[in-house]
Formats: sequence, structure tokens, C-alpha cells
Amino acid sequence: MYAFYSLLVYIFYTLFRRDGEGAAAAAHNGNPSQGTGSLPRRNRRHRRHPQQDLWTELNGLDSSSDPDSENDRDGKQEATAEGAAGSSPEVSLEEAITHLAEFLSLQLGTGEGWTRSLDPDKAPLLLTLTGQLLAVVAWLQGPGENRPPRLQHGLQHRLCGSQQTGAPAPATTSASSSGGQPLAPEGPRVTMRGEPKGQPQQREEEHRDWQWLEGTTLGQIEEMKQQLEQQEEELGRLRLGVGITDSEKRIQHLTLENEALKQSLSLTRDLLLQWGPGPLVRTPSPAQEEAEVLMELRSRLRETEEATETLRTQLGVQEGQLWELQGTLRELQVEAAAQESERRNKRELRQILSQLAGLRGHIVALRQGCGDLRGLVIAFTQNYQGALKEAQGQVCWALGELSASHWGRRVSENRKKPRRAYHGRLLELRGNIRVLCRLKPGSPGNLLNVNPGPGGTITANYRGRQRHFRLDRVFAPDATQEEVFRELEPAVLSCLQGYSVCIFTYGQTGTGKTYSMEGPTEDPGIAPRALQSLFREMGAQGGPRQHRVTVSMVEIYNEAVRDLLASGPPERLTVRQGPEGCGGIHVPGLTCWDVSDLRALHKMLNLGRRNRATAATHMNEHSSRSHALVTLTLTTAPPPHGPGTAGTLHLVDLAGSERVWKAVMTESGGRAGVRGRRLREAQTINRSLLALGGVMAALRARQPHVPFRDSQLTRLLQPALGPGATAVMLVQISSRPEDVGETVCSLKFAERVSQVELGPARRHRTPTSGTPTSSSAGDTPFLGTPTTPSSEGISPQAEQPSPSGGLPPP
Ligand SMILES: Nc1ncnc2c1ncn2[C@@H]1O[C@H](COP(=O)(O)OP(=O)(O)OP(=O)(O)O)[C@@H](O)[C@H]1O
Repeated sequence: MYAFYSLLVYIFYTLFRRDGEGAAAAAHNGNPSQGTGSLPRRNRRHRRHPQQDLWTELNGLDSSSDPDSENDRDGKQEATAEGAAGSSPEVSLEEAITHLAEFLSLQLGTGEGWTRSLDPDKAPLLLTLTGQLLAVVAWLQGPGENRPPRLQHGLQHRLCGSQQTGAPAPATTSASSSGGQPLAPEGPRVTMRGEPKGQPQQREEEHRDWQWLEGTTLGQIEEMKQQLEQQEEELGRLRLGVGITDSEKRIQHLTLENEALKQSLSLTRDLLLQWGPGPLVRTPSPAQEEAEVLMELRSRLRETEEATETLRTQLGVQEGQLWELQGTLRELQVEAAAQESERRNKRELRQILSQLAGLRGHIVALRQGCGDLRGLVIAFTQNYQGALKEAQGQVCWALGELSASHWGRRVSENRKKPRRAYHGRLLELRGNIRVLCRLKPGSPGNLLNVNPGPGGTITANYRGRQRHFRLDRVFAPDATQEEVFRELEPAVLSCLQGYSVCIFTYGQTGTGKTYSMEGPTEDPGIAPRALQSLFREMGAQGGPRQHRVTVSMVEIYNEAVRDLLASGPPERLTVRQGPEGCGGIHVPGLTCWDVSDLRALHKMLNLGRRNRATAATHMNEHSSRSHALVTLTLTTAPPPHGPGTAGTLHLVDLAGSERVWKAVMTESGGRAGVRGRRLREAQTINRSLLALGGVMAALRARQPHVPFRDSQLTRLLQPALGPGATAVMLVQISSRPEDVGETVCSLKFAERVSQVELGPARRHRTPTSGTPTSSSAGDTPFLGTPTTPSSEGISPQAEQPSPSGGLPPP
């Protein structure tokens, strides 16, 4: 098919070229008949030389494509040579066209010739059109008598086919039917130039025929253009489906076919323009416009193809980049997963290390506890052995005395000696921290289950949980003041042997701390009973002249230390650290009174109570909002052969440990200033009690640093809670259901305090000879106004009140 197209294009091209050259030659020769003849185009087409040249080229082309016809080619070459020399060729253009028509008939599928079974509706449009054009060319080329009959018939047949398809039907004449099928009776009449007709009539018929042929051909050209556009669209659609092998093949096929169609279309249009009758030829402007449109479409098509190709290339590049990015993303995901697992491992490692550190600390604490326990066991063993030896010695001594003559009198004199020693020994054996608990009488709820007695327990139901507390002694709500003091009396009397004892009450506001410590006049509490017991014991030991008693009293109100026994109005004091290396504290300006008897001591204490700041709350009308500390120093004159002792007794009535919101609530109806003052009081009280808890925790954990300096209370209690001291805490609790929360807090604090170990209780001794003196700075709780005793022993200084109990001057 493409060889045919090429051959056809070559023929048309040669005809046009030859025709142009002939016209130029005619114009050059100045032949006027050719320029003014009736059919100048047709006359030009009748010249022989162009046809001979065409045939020569056609033969060469045909022979080149048929290697088997060597002889024919030689013959044709000779004919060509003859034609070039001016003689007649053996094969004329008409014959060549006839051969070409036969070839077309073969391509159209007839297989037997041009005139048989040619179905124009089934033949390709291009072949149909080309065959029609060839028929026209053949008709135009030769005279009527020399026209190939088959070609005439083919032309008539084509014209009949066109008429059947709706083309305009001009007037027809019967044509020669020799050698072919009979013509259709109503077929178009083609006027032949060799027929004897008049010149005008002939020209009119020719013109009519030509009009009909032109219309038919242009209609077919339009049809070809439509087909071309359809194939262009199909080509575009196929280009969208890139990547399919069959589609690409189809694209290539259609592209080539379109190119051939375009060339044929262009040639056909040029042929019509070139070969049409002069006056009736259309002006070239529409054809040029169509050609321009076609060119523009081609250029657009090329641009679209280029753009498609560019897009395809970019698509390939971007697909490559996408693949690279996906690979990078996968690598990053793998890397992130690895980092996450590494982080998790590090976190777990840190947790394990912290747990290990905690276990190490626990082990160290356990080791320390083991060491302390071992020391305690050793101390207990030593004490036990010492007590045993002492008992053995006393037994031996008693036996020896019994055997003596005056045994009865001497025994009665010396019996007091072991009795005094028993208090200290009992203190040592009981331990240096004891926690007692006393319940306030009232309406008991079912939240507390109390098991009173030594080693008693309290079980509290709080927030759905049961808390169990075991204490050294639990006093029932109906316990008397006497019972409570009997439990504390050995500790109190041990001060006369040089021990340092601190008794303090702790608990919620209104639970009976002051009641237990002071008590009403008709039923005195711990302090009056202790003083009474001490003075009775001192009297039994030889009278007050053998002992020296000094007393001081301070309160801590809003972290301010005030002297309650000052001769003037209470002044604010400063608590300082004692001299370097001696430990203890120093309170410059603190008033210390020497008292000689119980009456004077009571007067001093009453003075201090009056000076103490109290405020009203809803829970206790006379509730104290400050901590009160009474300190008694008991110095014993050394016997003729032995050292004296310096004991200390601290009686501490702590402020209530109520919660801050409760303190503010109590003043909800009061003025804002009072409410703010109550809030500040509660905050400072709680802060100092928290500091006391911190000190207890540090002592319990045996930490090297004990935070005594965190509050004024713990600063003042530092000597009472130091090594060798003895402390007894009396926890006051309420059994009311609404107070169970505070009760549990107080019991928790008591439990922590009970775990504190201050070390073995120690006695403080004075020099073996001379008078009793003040203890060293480290042992003395408060170093206030110097009360240097006289060389005689216990006489007070001139500015001090008399031992008989006179009040300080106003
Ligand atoms: N065991 C008790 N027997 C009889 N009455 C008691 C007992 N305990 C406390 N009270 C009474 O309870 C009231 C409050 O007692 P107290 O003032 O001692 O409480 P408090 O704990 O010292 O309060 P605050 O912390 O405010 O000083 C007082 O009226 C007191 O008489």
C-alpha cells in the first residue's frame, strides 16, 4: 500500500513538474496559440515530452522494485533513451495509467480487472479517489479515439458509483463499451473531445461534466478530511494509553497512514487546482486556508506529541525520584524504629539503675540498722551485767550488814541509795524515746478501737482502710492525771541523777494537751506533779541546799521566741548556736530564775502562763496558739567522795496541730484581720510541727545531718533531742468520728517518733569536788541570764528572786 502511495505521489509530482516546465517553455517560445487556445491546460497536457519523461521515471521506479523483469527493464531503458532522443516511446502515458488503474483494481480487491465487481462502498476512500482521479487524468490526456476503453469504462463506472452515493449527476452520453461490462443505461454522460459536435455545445458539456466531477471530488476530499480527523482523534486516544505494545504499533501504523493521507490530500487539492477548467477553477484562497489550517493542525499535533513525550520523560524521572524517596522513607522508618528501641532500652536501663541505687541505699540503711542493733544489744548486755553486778553487790552488802551488829539502822539509812539509782536504770532499760497516748474523754465513735495499757494498740478506720498503731502505753479516756504522771515519774526523777529528759504533749487542738500538762488546780497535770515529786525527792535526799534548781520559760508564737519570765514585758529573743565544738544553743537575754522551794516555782510558772499568748477558737476557748517550753535545771552538789550531777527537765506544751483550713474556718464570721492572724498562726504552728517531724525522721534514719535549724521550736529542743537525752511524747487524741482524720495524722507522727533512737541515755556529772555548777554549754538547754551559783552552793544572785519564792520585781 505504501509503495503504491509513493508511486502515485511520484506520478503526480512528475506531471505537475513537467507541466510547469512546459508552460514555462511555451511562454519562452512565445507561441500565442497556446496562450489563447480554448483549452490551454489541456493542450499543455498533450505534449509528449513530459509524458515520456514521466514514463521513463515510472519505468525506472517500477523496474527497481521488480528484480525479475531484467529484460523488460532493458527494453524500457531503450525506450526511455529513444524518448529522450525525440522519437515515440513504446509505452505511452495512457498505457502507464492503464497499468496503474489495473494495479488499483487489484488493490481494491477485484483481482480480475478494473471493470469487474468493483464495489466503491467497500473500497478504501483514498483508492477510490485516486482511481477516479486517474480516470480523469486518462480522459484528459488522450483524444477520444485513443482513450483506453477500459479506462473510459472505469471512469464511467466510477461516475456511476459516485452518482449512486448521491453525487450530482450531470447529463450523460453513452460511452464505448468494447472490452468491458455494459454501461448502466442511466449512467452519467461524459462528453468526449473526439466526438463530432459543435464547439460551444462541446465546451458546455465539458464544463458541466467538469462541475460534476469537481463536486464529487471535493465531497470525497471532505470525506477524507473527516476520516483523517477521526484517525487523528484515535491516534490521540491511543497516545494516552502509552506503554501498550499493540497500541504503539497501532499509533505508528496510523501515523504513517495519516502522513500518506495528508500527502494525497494535498496532491489531490493541487491537482484539482492545476487541472481544472480555467474560468471555473476556484480561487486558491479557501484551499490555502485549508492548507494553513492543516499545517497548523500538524504543528499542533507535533507540539502535542513533543509535549506528550516531554511529560512522559518527566513522568519517568518523577517515578524514579518517587522510588528513591520511598526507599529513603523505608530507611528512615527502620532507623527511627532502631532509635526508639534504643531509647526504650536506655529508659529501662535507667530504671534498673535507679532501682539498684535504691536497693543499695536500702542495704546501707539495713547495715547501719544492724550495727545500731548490735550496739544496742551490747549496751543492753552491759547494762544488764552492770545491774546484775550491782544487785549482787547490794545483796552481798546487805548480807554483810545483816551479819554486823547495827545492821538495822544502817540499812534504813542506805536504802534510799539504790532507790534513786533505779529511776535512771529504769529509764535506760525502757529506752530513750517513749510514746504514750491519751484519749480525751467524750463520745466515742466506732471508728477507733482502743486497747489500752502498756504496749497498747489503737485501730482506726479511716477512708475505708484500717490503720493499726502500737504505742508504749495507751491511756483510756477515763485515765486519771495521777495514772499518767505515775508513768512519767521515773523519767522526771532521773533528772536528779543527771539525765536530760524532755516531756512534750502533741495532738490536735482541744484534745487535752494543756489539760494533761498543766491540768486544773483541783486535778493538776504532769508539770505540777513533776515539780512536787522533784522537790519531795530533793527533800528526801538531804534538803534543797544540796541541789540547785533554776527555771526558765519561753513561748514560740509565730516563730518568735519570747521570754515569759522576764521582769519586764515579754521580749523577743534570738536563738543562737552554742560555742564552736560544744554543741547546744545559746539564748542571750533569757531569764533564768533560781528557785529554792515548790511555792516559788509555782509562782514563777503562773507568771509565765499569764504571759503566754492565748486566743479563742471554736474548738477550745482558751486554746493556746503558741508552743510553751519550761526548763528546769537540777544541779546536785557533789558528795564528799564523788562527782555531782546536772540534770535537765523540759516540759513542752505544743500548740495544736489543727489543719490550716480549720483555723481559717473558725474565723469565718470574724473580721478579716483576725482571720488573717489565725491563718498565719496556723501556718507557723504547722511549719514548726513539720520541722519537728523532719528532725524525728532524720534521727530515726540516723542521718548525719539533723535539721534542727528549720524552726525555732526544733532549735530550742535540740539539746532535749540530742544524743543521750530522753524524750517522752504524750499524744493526745480525740475519739470523735469527725476528728478521726486528725487522730490518724497524730498517731502516724507518734509512730514515726517511736522509731527514733537517740542512743543510750547519758548522765551529766559535775566535778567531784566543789559546789554544783552549771553544765557545759553543750549540755545546758538554754543559756540565758548567767546564774552563777555562790561558792556555798545554791544561793541566788542579788538580782534574782529569793529562794523563798519571791516574785521578780515588776
Ligand atoms: N482527760 C480530760 N478530762 C477532762 N477534761 C479534759 C480532758 N482532756 C481535755 N479536757 C478538756 O478539754 C478542753 C480542752 O483541753 P485543752 O485546753 O487541754 O486542749 P489543748 O489540746 O491544750 O488545746 P490547744 O491545742 O488549743 O491548747 C478543756 O476544757 C479541758 O478541760
